[in-house]
Amino acid sequence: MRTDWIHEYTIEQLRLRILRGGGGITTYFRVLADASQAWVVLILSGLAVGFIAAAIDIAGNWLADVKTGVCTTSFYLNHSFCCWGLQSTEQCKDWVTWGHLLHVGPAGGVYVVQYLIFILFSVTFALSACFLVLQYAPYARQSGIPEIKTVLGGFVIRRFMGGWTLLIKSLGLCLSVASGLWLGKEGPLVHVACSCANILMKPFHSISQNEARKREILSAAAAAGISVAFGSPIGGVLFSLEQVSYYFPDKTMWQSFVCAMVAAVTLQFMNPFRTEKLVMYQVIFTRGWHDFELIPFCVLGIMGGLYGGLFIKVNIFIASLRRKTWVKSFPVLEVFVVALASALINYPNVFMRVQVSELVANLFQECSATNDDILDICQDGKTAGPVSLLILASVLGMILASFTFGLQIPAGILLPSMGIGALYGRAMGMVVQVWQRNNPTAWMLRSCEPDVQCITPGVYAIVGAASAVGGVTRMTVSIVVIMFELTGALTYVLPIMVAVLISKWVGDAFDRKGIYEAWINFQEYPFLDNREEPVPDLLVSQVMTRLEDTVMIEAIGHTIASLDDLLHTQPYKGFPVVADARDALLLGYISRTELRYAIDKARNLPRTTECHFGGSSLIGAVSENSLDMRPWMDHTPMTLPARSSLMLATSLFQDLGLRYLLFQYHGQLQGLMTKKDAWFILNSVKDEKRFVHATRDRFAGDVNSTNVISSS
Ligand SMILES: Nc1ncnc2c1ncn2[C@@H]1O[C@H](COP(=O)(O)OP(=O)(O)OP(=O)(O)O)[C@@H](O)[C@H]1O
Repeated sequence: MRTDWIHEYTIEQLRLRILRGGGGITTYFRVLADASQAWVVLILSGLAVGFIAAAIDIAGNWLADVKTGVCTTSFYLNHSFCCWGLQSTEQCKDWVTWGHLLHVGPAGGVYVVQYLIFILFSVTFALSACFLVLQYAPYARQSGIPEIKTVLGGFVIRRFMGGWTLLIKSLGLCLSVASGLWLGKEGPLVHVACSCANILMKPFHSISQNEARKREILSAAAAAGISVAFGSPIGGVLFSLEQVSYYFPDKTMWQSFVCAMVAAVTLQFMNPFRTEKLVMYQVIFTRGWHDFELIPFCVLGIMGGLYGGLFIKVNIFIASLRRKTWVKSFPVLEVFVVALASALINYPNVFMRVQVSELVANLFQECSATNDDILDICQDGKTAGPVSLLILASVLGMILASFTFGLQIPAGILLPSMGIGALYGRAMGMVVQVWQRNNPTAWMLRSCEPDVQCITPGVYAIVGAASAVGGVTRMTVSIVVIMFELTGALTYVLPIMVAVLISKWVGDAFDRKGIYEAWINFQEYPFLDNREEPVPDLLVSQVMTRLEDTVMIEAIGHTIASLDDLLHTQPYKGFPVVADARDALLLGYISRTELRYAIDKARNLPRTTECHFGGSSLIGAVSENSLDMRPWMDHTPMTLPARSSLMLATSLFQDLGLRYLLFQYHGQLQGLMTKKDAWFILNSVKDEKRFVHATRDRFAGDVNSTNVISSS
């Protein structure tokens, strides 16, 4: 089922007119109470999202640390809380690794025991997440952003944002994040946020029963998801605008802003990391950047675009293999194999053993005496080893992430991409640093002061991370804002912008679709992208459902029984109303839902009661007892001449959010087309063979474009 925005907004306006009709103080308060409903939902959603995100952070971090050891004083504390207040040089006695707890000495192979326990926990967590998803809420799998985009684009996916999905996605996220697989919780948190809003709006019928208003709230909730995921409220609003929302009026911008802010404040108040800060990976750089560094920053942009383009191709290739082969029937086995392989590969490499969030936080840091160097990347004179390990980790990370994104577990792609970009970025930074140290007199380096450190590899990690996310998602403004809200590194906005821009260009050279659009395409969701490639040069008359195939309702001559029969025998979502079938003079359109409602309302009348749909020429032709169906009809449906171009029709679907269009010539109906028809045609023409089928099926009146999205 699709949303007809124009129709929904008309209903809303009618509702408001009735509400404001009375006058007096009671009406004033009624209007006030009605207007505040959306804000109540938004604020409650913000609070809920902040709370859930904090809970996922705490539980996920604890489970992740359990893979290596346990806190002997209080088992429920993670490593950093267990060793709270200790300097990095001091030994933390309360945190004990499993090897020590089991009294395995170095000779007894403590490394092997630790390794095995790490694998055991990783695989168990991943399998538990998979089990929860498959057993209780299949829609809790993956990131959910492609589906949210589709829903906000006007289609309905039932149970996608229900209570079970929310519960399982939250629990599953703790487990999947803790498993150490190459995935992130950031995208899925958008789904969590939308589910919260969807549940909280249920008691408010004026919102939950109006698909257009519902989508405004969901767009705002999506902003809250990113706000808590990255501690980035403004980035969240922009993410919602740039990536997930289809229709984003000023009102939604303001609502998103409020929802994102409430969620961020709640998260800060919950303070899950005990840092008292919203900025998650705060970096303090003591140096600015130099002009010559723009060259490596551009190279990082190119690398980001290459990574993004390649990642999408590989990931979709793996997904189609999964769909075509026996693997499809064994999702648990697949999760087991990927989790086992990830744990086996992750443990020996220090960059991969830590959680991706911790990796990113450390790679962003400047080397200084006050920062812990847990990854061993700040040793002077030791570059070749760490650089090769960094590059190895980024390649392996990319391979593992492309298998992981698509598994039946809650999993996002934003953080792994950030991690991969930070790895190659830091490697590049270290190489440039060595080159600068070895060539201090080079002409290009004249802006570097002698004997003072000139290059900051941490900045390269940030720029690399931004370029990788840009390459994968093809977002621009929101990534830049997220990056500086995430790190507080406002000084580096320009390099980040340059890298993101280049990565988008390079990525677009592969394919204009980002990872989410690629998945929408892969899943064949009926999403009419308003950034889609040019529409084929066709006339609507070539592709519409023609008059001879259209089931119409004549203005007179129907009874309640015949209309009821029509609803039982015809599956269509609506019917054009014409004066008579012969010359098909168009009077309006009645949707299936309205017709059903009108018939149900008249259930006390005899089934033989006549019904009429109006038309001035019919005065006198209908009996007095005839049931007037005019209030349920749309008297001014959107129409176009049948000789209009497909491009015009498509842009009306995209920009006005229409569900259907009728085509007429001098007032006579010629045919019709639905939004899903337009989506189907646009997708079919990319493949000429499918197009032949599409048009042939169309004229046979049997278009079944997708079975993924349920119809109502
Ligand atoms: N009254 C009608 N008579 C004949 N064909 C119709 C009529 N209404 C729609 N169609 C055609 O039938 C197909 C299904 O249309 P329908 O209105 O049921 O929904 P949809 O939005 O296109 O798809 P879905 O039902 O899968 O959500 C489309 O190809 C459309 O052009």
